[in-house]
This record gives sequence, C-alpha cells and structure tokens, in this order.
Amino acid sequence: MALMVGARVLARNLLRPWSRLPDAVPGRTGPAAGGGDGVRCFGSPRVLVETDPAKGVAVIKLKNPPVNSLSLEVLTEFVISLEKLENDKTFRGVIVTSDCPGIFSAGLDLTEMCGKSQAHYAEYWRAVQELWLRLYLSNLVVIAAINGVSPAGGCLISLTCDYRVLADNPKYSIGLNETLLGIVAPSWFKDTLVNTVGHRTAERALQLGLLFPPAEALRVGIVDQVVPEDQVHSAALSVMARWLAIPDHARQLTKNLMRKPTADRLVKQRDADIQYFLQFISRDSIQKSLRVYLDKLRQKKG
Ligand SMILES: CC/C=C\C/C=C\C/C=C\C=C\CC(=O)SCCNC(=O)CCNC(=O)[C@H](O)C(C)(C)COP(=O)(O)OP(=O)(O)OC[C@H]1O[C@@H](n2cnc3c(N)ncnc32)[C@H](O)[C@@H]1OP(=O)(O)O
Repeated sequence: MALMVGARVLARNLLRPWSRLPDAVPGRTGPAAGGGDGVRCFGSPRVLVETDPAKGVAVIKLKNPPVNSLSLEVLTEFVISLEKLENDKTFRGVIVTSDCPGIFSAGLDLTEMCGKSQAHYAEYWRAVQELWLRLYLSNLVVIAAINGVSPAGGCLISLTCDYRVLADNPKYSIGLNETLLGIVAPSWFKDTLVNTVGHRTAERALQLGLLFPPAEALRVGIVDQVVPEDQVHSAALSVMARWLAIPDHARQLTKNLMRKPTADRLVKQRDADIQYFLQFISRDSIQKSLRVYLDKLRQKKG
C-alpha cells in the first residue's frame, strides 16, 4: 500500500504540466549559463534550470540551503526538470551544479530517514531510486560541476554523470561515507562507484567511508578533472563541447551499453529494494545511529 502511495505521488508529480507546478518559475530570463543572450530559466525554487537553447545546453542548480540536502521535494523537482529537458529536443547536454556556496550536496536528507512512517520511507526511497535511474540512463550528456563538498548522496549524484569536474579546494571532499554514519551504501550506490573507480578502490573507499580531497579524488578517478574554483563552470562547458561533438545516437547507444546492465539490476527488483531499505532503516539501532549523527551535526555550532 505504502509503495502504491509513493508511486502515485511521484507519478502525479511527473505528469503534472510544468506550468502548473506550485513552485514553478516559468520563462524567467537570466544571466547566461555560458554567456550570451537568449538564456531562459525555469524550474522551481529548489532546482533552478538555466537553459541556453542556442548551445543546446542547460544548467541545473540545486538550491536547497543550507546544505543542499536531497529532500523528497528536491528529488521530485530534480526528476521533473530532467524529464522536461529530455523531452525537449533542443537540449543535448546538462551541467549539474550547486547554488549553495561551498556545498555541492550534503547527500540524502537525514531528516527524511529518521523518525518518520514506513509509508514515508517507502515514498522517499522510491524517489531516490527514480532520480538515480533517470540520471544514470539519461540520453543527455550530463556533466557534474562540483563546486563544494559532496558526501554520500551528493557524491552519488555526481557519479551518475558522464564526467566530473571538481573545484580545487581542500574543503571540497567527495565520497560515499555511509559507513561513518553507521549505515550501508546500497548495492546500486556501490555499483555506480565500482563502475567509476574499479573494485579494489571502491571496496576500500566504501568500507572506510572515505571522503577524498581534490588531489586524491583525481588520483583514484572518482572525479575526472580538478580545476581552480573560479573555472569549474567554464571547464564543464569546455568538456560539454567535446562530448557534444560526438553524434548523439552513437554516444547514447554506447552509454546505454555500458550502463543498462547496472540499471537493470535495480529495475528488476525495485520493490524488493524498497522493502529491504524499510527493514534496514526502521531498525532501532539504525535510527539511533542516524539520531546521534544528526545531533552531532546540530551541536557543531553550539
Ligand atoms: C537497499 C537498501 C538497503 C540497505 C541500505 C540502507 C540504507 C542506506 C541509507 C541511506 C543512504 C544514505 C546516503 C546519504 O546520503 S546519508 C547523508 C550523508 N551526508 C553526510 O554525512 C553529510 C552531513 N553533513 C555534513 O557533513 C555537513 O553538514 C556539511 C559538510 C555538508 C556542511 O557543513 P556546514 O558546517 O556548512 O553545515 P552544518 O552546520 O553541518 O549543517 C547545517 C544544517 O544542515 C543540517 N544537515 C547537514 N547535512 C544534512 C543532511 N544530509 N540531511 C539533513 N540535514 C543535514 C545540519 O544538521 C544543520 O542543521 P541545523 O541548522 O543545525 O538544524
């Protein structure tokens, strides 16, 4: 039942005409994603989309302060924005970045996984799965311009992209640090990392919950390029131009060839994966670990 409610909510959101989204910011013109006129913006307050139709490129900026945590709303709005871009043949590429200074994304929203109902956990996890599937199998060229720290789910978002550019700032570490929270990265998080850095590096990184600073991130291959902070966006645009020089059909079929087997593993057992997540996240010991971790984050300031 819970799963059906979750699926219904997501489906309703996906099918809702864009212009009727409660938070939509339609047709605002703004400063160019890559310079020049004709850039149009749409999206929602938490997921801004700047489009440059002449270049065929869009920029998705996550804006969920203070830390760009991936709440249910952010996940849903992100999927809707991607779907809109995928369906508009004007666009061939998208850059994913952050509008929160110094933070790409703090990952999954811990408050969505702590002290909530089973129905809520199911709805939330389905939304996490949905975003991963959409990004991982996107026909668009997807480039991450990582302009801040990027733990866990934040790292996962960038791992689904075709290429990762990281700003060279020692504070901007990246990795799947789930074990440090006392939780376990699901198998498809693990697969995404293995497909990027190889089995041994992934095993070590996952068990130790490693967060790599830029030079090390580049060395292990969790990012493809490290550039000075003020050049992240221009570097992402340069990379985009190179990827867009490849004929779409050939690149898309090749991407599918590389990624579909991994995605299919989740598609074939989505409901079982949700049930497994429900059992795991509802355990007293896991809820306690999450509460302790959240308290530590909150007490940092005091
Ligand atoms: C099939 C499945 C089977 C089994 C597997 C099951 C389960 C796996 C389940 C889950 C997988 C989860 C993956 C994740 O993404 S978990 C999230 C991991 N994220 C982190 O560890 C990052 C935590 N945050 C930080 O380290 C820092 O906040 C920071 C470095 C990102 C930023 O530091 P700042 O000093 O700038 O900001 P803070 O003062 O720390 O934070 C401000 C504010 O934001 C709150 N907050 C931070 N991170 C989160 C978050 N991820 N979710 C929710 N809220 C977050 C923090 O508590 C502060 O709140 P207050 O203002 O104090 O209220």
